[in-house]
Amino acid sequence: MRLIIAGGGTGGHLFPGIAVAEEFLARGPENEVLFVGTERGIEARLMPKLGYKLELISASGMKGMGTVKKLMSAGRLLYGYSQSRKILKAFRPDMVLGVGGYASAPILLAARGMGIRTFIHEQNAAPGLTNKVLSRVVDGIFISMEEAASFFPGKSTQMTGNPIRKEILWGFQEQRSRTTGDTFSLLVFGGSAGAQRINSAMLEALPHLGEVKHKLRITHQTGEKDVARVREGYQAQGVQAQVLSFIDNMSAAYGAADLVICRAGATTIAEVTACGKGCIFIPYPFAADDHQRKNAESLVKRDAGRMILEEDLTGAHLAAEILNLMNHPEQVAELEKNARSLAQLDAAQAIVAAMVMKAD
Ligand SMILES: CC(=O)N[C@H]1[C@@H](OP(=O)(O)OP(=O)(O)OC[C@H]2O[C@@H](n3ccc(=O)[nH]c3=O)[C@H](O)[C@@H]2O)O[C@H](CO)[C@@H](O)[C@@H]1O
Repeated sequence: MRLIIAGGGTGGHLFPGIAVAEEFLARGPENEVLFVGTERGIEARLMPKLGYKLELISASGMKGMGTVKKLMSAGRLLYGYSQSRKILKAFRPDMVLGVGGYASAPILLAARGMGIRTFIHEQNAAPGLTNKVLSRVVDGIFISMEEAASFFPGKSTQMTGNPIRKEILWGFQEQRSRTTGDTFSLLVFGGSAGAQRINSAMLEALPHLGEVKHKLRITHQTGEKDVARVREGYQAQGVQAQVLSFIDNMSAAYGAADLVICRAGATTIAEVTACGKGCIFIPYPFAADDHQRKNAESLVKRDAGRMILEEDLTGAHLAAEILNLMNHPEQVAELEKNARSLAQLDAAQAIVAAMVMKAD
C-alpha cells in the first residue's frame, strides 16, 4: 500500500507523522510512504537527513492576515492544489494522512476530489485552523486528547494518542545514562524551534543557584537564533553546558536527563510521558486557545509535572524550582512515575490499523 503524510511546519506536527510512517513501513516491505510539506517547514531540513521521500508544495497560513496577504496566501494554496494533483497522480496513494500545518490542506482537498481516502491526526487538545477546516471532508479523524473531540461536531473521532518515534520509544531505555554521585543532569529545550524566554530565564537562574550550578550537567537547545548568546551566557558565568541550536538525538538527551525544563507542546508531552521524565513545563502563552497551558495542567494536576507560567517566570523562581527538585529526589521519582502512567504508547499502531481497514 502507499501512504502520503502531509503537513509539518514544526516538529510537533512532523514527528508524529514520522512515527506513523515507521509503523506503516514496518507492516510490509511493499508499503511506501511519501511526505508532502513546504520548503519553509522543518521537513525541508530534516527529511533528506532521515532518508524519507519528500515533495514540496506551495502553501501558507491565513490567520491574522490583512486582505492583500490573505489573497496572496489563497493564490499559493490554489497553486499548491494543482501541484498536489500532480503528486497524487504520480504516487497513486491508497490514503493520505494530514498531520496539521497548512501544507496538509491542498493535498487533502485534492485527494478528496480524486476519491482517495483521507484522514487527519490532531495532536492538541484544541485543533488548529487547518484541521478544523479539513475535519469537514475527511474519512477519519484521530485525536490525541479527549478534549479535542468537542471541536469536531457531527464527526466521529478516534482517540489514539499522539504517535511517538520508535527511536524515542525504545532508544531512550538503551541510551539511559543518568548521572550518579554528585552531579545532576538538566535537559532544557523549547519545543522544535527553541524558546528565547526559556533561554533567558535559564541564564538568569544561574546566579541564584549558587555553588550548585557547578554540579549541573546541562544540555540546552536554544533554537537557531539564540545559540551564540546562550553559549556566551554560560561561559560568562563559568558554567559548563552543552548548548545546541537543535538536538538531533532526543532519545539520548531524554535518557541522560534527571530533570527536563521545556515548553508544553503536544508532542513534547507525549515523549516526556513515554520516557517517564520529571519536568518543569513553561507553556508557550500564545499557542491557539492557550493549549500548551492546558497540556501542562493535565499533567500538573496528576502530580506528573511542575509548571511555571511565563507571567511568573523569573530567574529566581526557576532556580528555586530546580533547587527544590534537586534536593528532593523522592519528588522527582514521584513525577517520573506519574508521568509514565500517562503515556500512550500504541498511537501509531492504532492510526495505521484504522487507516488500512478503511482503505481496503
Ligand atoms: C509554538 C507552538 O505553537 N508550538 C506548537 C508546535 O510545537 P513544537 O513544534 O515545538 O512541537 P512539540 O513541542 O509538540 O514537539 C517538539 C518535537 O521536536 C523534537 N525536538 C525538539 C527539540 C530538538 O532540539 N530536537 C527535537 O527533535 C521533540 O523531540 C518533539 O518531537 O506543535 C505542537 C504540536 O502540534 C503544539 O502543541 C505546539 O503548541
